[in-house]
Amino acid sequence: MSDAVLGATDAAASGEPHITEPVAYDAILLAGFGGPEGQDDVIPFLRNVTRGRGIPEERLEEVAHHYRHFGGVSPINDQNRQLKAAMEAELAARGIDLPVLWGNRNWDPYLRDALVEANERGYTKLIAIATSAYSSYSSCRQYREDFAIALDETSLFGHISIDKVRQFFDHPGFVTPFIDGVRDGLTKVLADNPGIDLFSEVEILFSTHSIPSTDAAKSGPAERGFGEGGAYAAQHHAVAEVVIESVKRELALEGELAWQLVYQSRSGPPSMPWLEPDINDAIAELPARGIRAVVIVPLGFVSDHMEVLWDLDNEATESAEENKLYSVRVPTPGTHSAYVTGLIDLVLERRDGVPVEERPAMTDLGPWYDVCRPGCCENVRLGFKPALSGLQP
Ligand SMILES: CC1=C(CCC(=O)O)c2cc3nc(cc4[nH]c(cc5[nH]c(cc1n2)c(C)c5CCC(=O)O)c(CCC(=O)O)c4C)C(CCC(=O)O)=C3C
Ligand SMILES: [Fe+2]
Repeated sequence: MSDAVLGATDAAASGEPHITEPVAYDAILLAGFGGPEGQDDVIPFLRNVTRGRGIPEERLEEVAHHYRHFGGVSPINDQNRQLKAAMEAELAARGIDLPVLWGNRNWDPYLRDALVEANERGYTKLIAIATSAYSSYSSCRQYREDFAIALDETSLFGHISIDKVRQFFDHPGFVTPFIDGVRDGLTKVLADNPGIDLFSEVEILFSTHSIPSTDAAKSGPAERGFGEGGAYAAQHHAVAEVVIESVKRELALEGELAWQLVYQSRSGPPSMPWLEPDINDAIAELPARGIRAVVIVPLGFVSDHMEVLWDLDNEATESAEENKLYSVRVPTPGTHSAYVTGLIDLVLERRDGVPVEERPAMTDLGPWYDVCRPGCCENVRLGFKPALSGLQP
């Protein structure tokens, strides 16, 4: 099976779902989405993201307008620069000598730039962290495909190996900031709305990126049988449940909190089914049920990028106002110390070959796979492309 896992270290090439053999990685590859950094970047960036995707022209104009509103600058690159700096500080504090290289899928600095830099600095065994926590084509496999493309573009296949840490949706480093945020959000709702009933008048909306239903159905390994929403929806549900239970414990609550999983940022043609309900439609249903306040939790996102700033802080907040609901939006992990520490722990778990039983996971779905199963998160619309950190079919 030695070439079963494309471009991977020998340990990963064994094809086991979890790698518990230590690997002497020499650098971390922080893989971001990328975003425009000025008005002239907006259209070329959107072309990069949507090439061959059949996104309607009106939708692209609409999204271009979101970026233009912020001077053509997405906050995402600065957030990744800050995350990189925070990771470097954490590594230094722990006395770990691992450089962090940063490259993006869709904008400068690109993944290929990071690989060229790795090569120049003599690093050959990279461990990648993608800034995306759940399983789906857009949030996992597309990163893995783009690693393969970047190795190909730079002719570094065979010189540089890239392994990838597991999807970290249920790692305490990712979940803890949301527990803190929901607890603080509920506390603020109570403080700002004297007399409100926490159990019957407040709804917690866990929001994530909608994806095409066909992508959702293919997310995760087929043999786990996750059903229609695939591993993508199952993972979000499981994490939301953990957040709710943890908050109930921390606030010593005796009743049930009302919550639901909702979706945002849909972009395909109306004829194509995407995961629902949309957050704005869900909000419009709440007053009829006697809800007076909402806590909006960006559960699908790692930082306050455009999807959060526009689709939640602008649109969803406006929907709440139109429906006379008080609203509060919980922070994303960003550079929360638990998140930064957790990312470094995910790297060390692979470097040191930590046994599966000792790997932290807050849901019973994880700890997720180090090496994805054949066909995991495949995109039926776009067809097969080779991907790193997974078994080839
Ligand atoms: C699951 C998922 C995440 C995961 C969470 C994560 O990784 O964090 C994510 C993240 C992001 N998506 C982003 C931006 C965009 N996504 C688009 C389009 C699409 N996203 C999709 C899914 C996801 N996207 C899908 C299925 C499409 C349709 C096209 C296709 O089939 O691939 C488009 C095209 C225009 C539009 O249609 O909206 C843009 C501009 C940014 C950057 C924001 C910034 O600049 O601050 C980030 C972090
Ligand atoms: Fe997206």
